[in-house]
Amino acid sequence: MFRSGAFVAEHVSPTSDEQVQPNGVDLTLDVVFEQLEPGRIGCDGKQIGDRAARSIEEREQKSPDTYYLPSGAYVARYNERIEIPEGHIGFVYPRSSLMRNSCMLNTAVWDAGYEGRGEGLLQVHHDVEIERDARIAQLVFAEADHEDVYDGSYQGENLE
Ligand SMILES: O=c1ccn([C@H]2C[C@H](O)[C@@H](COP(=O)(O)OP(=O)(O)OP(=O)(O)O)O2)c(=O)[nH]1
Repeated sequence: MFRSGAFVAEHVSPTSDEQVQPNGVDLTLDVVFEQLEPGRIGCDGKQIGDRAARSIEEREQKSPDTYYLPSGAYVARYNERIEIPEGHIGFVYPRSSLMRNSCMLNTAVWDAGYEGRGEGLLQVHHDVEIERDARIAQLVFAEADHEDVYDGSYQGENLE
């Protein structure tokens, strides 16, 4: 069973009322990265390729901060600290307005016991403007059986 947005919000911080949806919580954009070098997925390890934070361009002296993203693949980091409670699994979907603008956020599995500020694959199939801190994704929780809790290399990532 998928949990309510109100339940998910208890495990996501900070959250405003606007972020809490019936079935999940909207996540907002912190940083967009571009991968510069190949990574490696091996049988007994992995390496994340070097990346650079994409600069926020100033066009027409627009404020607030806005990313102007040409077609391509990016990694987006979310602002919110997320905890996946025991007995649950998390998935992230794109905000539908992002998808309707020919962009997609892809998710891997968010494991029970994970805590951190995670990342998603932002696929831009048509040039798009995205403001920093805008809502781009939605996190949902489903109930799930498990034996252990998450204890991998991304535990506690991007927390100050
Ligand atoms: O789209 C996603 C999916 C998951 N995560 C976080 C939560 C998850 O619990 C953690 C680790 O994911 P995974 O277990 O798939 O990582 P791995 O590549 O197997 O590395 P490790 O074995 O070090 O955990 O990354 C994200 O930030 N974004």
